[in-house]
Amino acid sequence: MNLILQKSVIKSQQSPINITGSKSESNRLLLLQALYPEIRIRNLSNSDDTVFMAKALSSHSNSIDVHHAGTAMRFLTAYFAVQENRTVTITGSERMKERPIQILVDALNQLGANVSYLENPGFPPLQIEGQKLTKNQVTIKAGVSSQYISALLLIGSKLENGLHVTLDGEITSIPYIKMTLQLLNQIGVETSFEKNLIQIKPLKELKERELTVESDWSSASYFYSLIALSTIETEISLTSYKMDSLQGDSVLAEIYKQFGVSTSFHENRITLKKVAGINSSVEIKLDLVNAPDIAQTIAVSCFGLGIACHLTGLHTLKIKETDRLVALKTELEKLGATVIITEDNLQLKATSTIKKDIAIDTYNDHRMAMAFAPLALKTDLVIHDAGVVSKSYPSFWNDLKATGIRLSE
Ligand SMILES: O=C(O)C1=C[C@@H](OP(=O)(O)O)[C@@H](O)[C@H](O)C1
Ligand SMILES: C=C(OP(=O)(O)O)C(=O)O
Repeated sequence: MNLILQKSVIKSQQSPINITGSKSESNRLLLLQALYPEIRIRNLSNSDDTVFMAKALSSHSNSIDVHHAGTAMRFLTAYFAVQENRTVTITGSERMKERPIQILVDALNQLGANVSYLENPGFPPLQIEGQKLTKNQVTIKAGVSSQYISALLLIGSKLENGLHVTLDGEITSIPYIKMTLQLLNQIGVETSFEKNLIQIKPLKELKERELTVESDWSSASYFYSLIALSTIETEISLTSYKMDSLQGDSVLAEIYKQFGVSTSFHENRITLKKVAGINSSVEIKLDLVNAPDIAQTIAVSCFGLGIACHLTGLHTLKIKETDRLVALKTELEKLGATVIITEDNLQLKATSTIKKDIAIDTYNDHRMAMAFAPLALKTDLVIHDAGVVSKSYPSFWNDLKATGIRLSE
């Protein structure tokens, strides 16, 4: 499905937009619930990634397919590695077969697991023969994806002697590791994270408890961009958010102050409001090593505002749903931008004009579709394969329409 977005203005909002639960929190809690059935989860994400995670955990089949869901692939690899007397194969989309997993497989095998490759060494699909893991100490490279580390931590408290993980090298996406530890703490698991050592104490069982997933902050980013790009004074409210978020992408509230957007918290909702103009001669400089999923949103906001930016800490973008650095450069340049990329950063020059009627390719990447959509406040554009948004935010287009963006097939 391709969508045509006509140049629009934001209309005054009637009711808050209810954004689905964080897929990161949801997929962690689903795995923990499989290990500790006493857990009840509220506000679970309705994203494809969470649907595939839930389906895999409830399946009795020996063949699991997680499609594009990176967290599901990594977390389930660890989960099935400790399911004694069960052998499964786990695969995903063509892109998933290009997303590296060797660092996690090596770490699990060091602990006594039996995980092997079915096609290309280092990549899914995998065959996993579930075992009781005999060791409890492991060293893992920390600079490629934090999901490998979270995967180990999530099974740690079910190992007889808990788990000691030593992180080797620079640590990427730290807030996601902290989210994992905080959720473990919330169910009663004792953890510590000092310097490069993470320790997880064993916990056999727990009492019934209910956990509520906060709505997804990465999904909120597209509304921050919309408010930043709006030329009329306007506001948008989103639910259900809290100030002490577990999600690193909540840094958006701070970052978008630079774009003139304020965030106020009231009960469980945030209200985003345009409160100031921006100085178009500034260059926005941001290190996004802790918040890689909002890089596309920020780059497109800067382009739409005609301001330059230099975004660093982006080395993980190359192994996500697509090579996001190349995809951003290609699509922004179609619209008239000048973009320079390296292995880990992106520089956008200030551009005052935006080309009209450009069709944006999305490369099976939900965030390409959603990040470019707010440009409809500036120009007419087309989004190719717009259904990709369901990976994290199935109702995105309906919610965008409710803000006043005119769209049709
Ligand atoms: O643990 C998680 O839930 C995630 C971690 C991040 O991945 P990396 O650690 O690979 O950067 C992030 O990009 C992804 O969307 C979700
Ligand atoms: C990178 C992402 O997801 P994953 O790695 O879990 O596929 C994302 O949602 O932006």
